[in-house]
Amino acid sequence: MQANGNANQRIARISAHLNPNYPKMEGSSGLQQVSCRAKGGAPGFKVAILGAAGGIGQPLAMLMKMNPLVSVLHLYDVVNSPGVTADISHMDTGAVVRCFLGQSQLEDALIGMDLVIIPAGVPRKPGMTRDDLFNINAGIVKTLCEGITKCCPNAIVNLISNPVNSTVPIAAEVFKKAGTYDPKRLLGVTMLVVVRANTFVAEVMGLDPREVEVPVVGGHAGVTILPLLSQVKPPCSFTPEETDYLTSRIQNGGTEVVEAKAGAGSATLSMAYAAVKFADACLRGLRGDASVIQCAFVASQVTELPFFASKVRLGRTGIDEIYPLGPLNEYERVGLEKAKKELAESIQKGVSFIKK
Ligand SMILES: NC(=O)c1ccc[n+]([C@@H]2O[C@H](COP(=O)([O-])OP(=O)(O)OC[C@H]3O[C@@H](n4cnc5c(N)ncnc54)[C@H](O)[C@@H]3O)[C@@H](O)[C@H]2O)c1
Ligand SMILES: O=C(O)C[C@H](O)C(=O)O
Repeated sequence: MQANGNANQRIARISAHLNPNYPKMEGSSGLQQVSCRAKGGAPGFKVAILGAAGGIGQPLAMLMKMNPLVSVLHLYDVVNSPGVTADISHMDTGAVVRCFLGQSQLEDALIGMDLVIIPAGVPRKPGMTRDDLFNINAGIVKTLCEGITKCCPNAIVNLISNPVNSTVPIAAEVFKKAGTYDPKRLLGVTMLVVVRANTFVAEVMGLDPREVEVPVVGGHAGVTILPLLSQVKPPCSFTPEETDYLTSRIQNGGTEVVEAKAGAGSATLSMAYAAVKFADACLRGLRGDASVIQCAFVASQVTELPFFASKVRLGRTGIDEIYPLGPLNEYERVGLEKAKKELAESIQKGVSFIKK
């Protein structure tokens, strides 16, 4: 009797995590009524995805469930998170997956998290700029970051929601207001443009994209995206035409996908890949791995702007070091001035949204 009682309690506990309506939705959760002796508590990090049922959120959740550094994966959304959680929870990988649905469960989703990844918010349609998303996404990011200040103020935050050039300053202001701001822990995810840059440069040069590293600095919209082709590894030399073509394609890669999707959203699959590559780097840094370096949009003194994307080294407490831009050629110096002008306005817009 005692053994059965404990088993039933275990089943109820796990079912409740998978499906917030358990036991009301009996049979529709990710767990059948069978003996369940999972021990849980495997070593690893606790990760929450906010916006987990979206175009990015779903493949991102799947890929994070496959990451051996993750022991607990919280999937939060305002819609559809039970289905996504039930589905992903069947994967025979180590991470325990739990579902959180709606604003009332935001705080439970965040308690104790080491890393919070935020792809919540609306995507672009053809003809829109990322800044056109500001009015809706600014409020979403503000609410989610208020939850972080209360429930996991020491978590690393990976912010994906656009416009990143403004949502990162919004997050910083929310954290400052609450007295929990640590610039080392707030990172705007610009990894997708690096992934694209590596791919496009490899195509042009006839290289394996896995062996190409293109630093992309500045921000995450149009001319603020500044690939440093003079610093590509392995060293490459580009004709002026190749430089123009590559710079333009990297800056407009997002729009290329938005137009191809013709109203059905923006990059989701390549973004999930890039987000996991970046989150994995953050987790390896937290674990204490040496020399984990990626580009990200962070609070910075690399230029006169308060935020800027550049190479950062990730460590046990977030960003350990921000690298200077290094030598730029004339083409890049001109690009940098254009990038800074637009970035300054986007950053100020984010700051004012909270300070107003
Ligand atoms: N940083 C980048 O490189 C990059 C790349 C691609 C997309 N994006 C941005 O990511 C965002 C999401 O894109 P998507 O294609 O996944 O959109 P989507 O519409 O498919 O998914 C967004 C998800 O967010 C959820 N959501 C909305 N409000 C929420 C809230 N208050 N709390 C929690 N979840 C909420 C929605 O329910 C939905 O499931 C967009 O802003 C897009 O522009 C950024
Ligand atoms: O282009 C977009 O709107 C989404 C994202 O920022 C991207 O670069 O694909």
